[in-house]
Parts: sequence; C-alpha cells; structure tokens
Amino acid sequence: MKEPNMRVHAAAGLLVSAAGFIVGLSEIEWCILLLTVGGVFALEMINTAIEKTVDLVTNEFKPLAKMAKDLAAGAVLFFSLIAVIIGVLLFLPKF
Ligand SMILES: Nc1ncnc2c1ncn2[C@@H]1O[C@H](COP(=O)(O)OP(=O)(O)OP(=O)(O)O)[C@@H](O)[C@H]1O
Repeated sequence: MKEPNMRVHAAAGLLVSAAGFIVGLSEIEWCILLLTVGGVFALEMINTAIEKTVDLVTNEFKPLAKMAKDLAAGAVLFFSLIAVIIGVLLFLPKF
C-alpha cells in the first residue's frame, strides 16, 4: 500500500471494525459499517486511478486536469464526512 491516504483509511477501517466487535454491533449495523468503510476504500481507489490517469495524460497545468482531480478528491472527502456521521450514529448510542 504505497498511497498514504489508503493507509489512513485502512487504519481507520481496522479501528472501527475493532470498535464494532467491542460494542457488539448488530447484523444490520455491521452491514452499514462495512458498506461505509468499503465505500471510502473504493472511492479512494477511484480517486487514485483518476489522479494517475490525469498524470499519464499531462503534467502541464490544465483547468480540466485540475477539475478532474479536485472532483475525484472531493468525492472522497464528501463520502468520508458522511462516513463520520454514520460512525457517530452507529456508535454513540452504545455508550
Ligand atoms: N495537471 C494539472 N493541472 C492543473 N491542476 C493540477 C494538475 N495536477 C494537479 N493539479 C492540482 O493540484 C492538486 C494536487 O495534485 P496532486 O497530483 O498532487 O494530487 P493530490 O490530491 O495531492 O494527490 P495525493 O492523493 O497523491 O496526495 C490537485 O488537486 C489539482 O487541484
């Protein structure tokens, strides 16, 4: 795993999974957690793929290249914020 962001997502995924075992999530809560963690991973992979593709096409400053990279990074950020909200909704009632 060379991408630093991927390592952060992997660490966060392991941490919330461990927390899930500790607090004893229900089946449906596990499904929601796995979908959320998997979604962040999948989006990060697509973001990296878009970054690499843009870099392959050009290393000059191009507005369309900027837009493609910023939108892909924005998708990861947006879903990560949703993931945090889902995490709070899942875990807060357990304490
Ligand atoms: N060819 C380009 N033309 C215009 N803007 C670019 C270009 N390449 C990068 N940028 C801008 O610079 C920012 C940083 O680009 P970079 O390729 O380092 O991506 P990054 O999001 O920092 O990647 P990483 O996830 O690897 O840290 C992009 O989000 C984009 O706004």
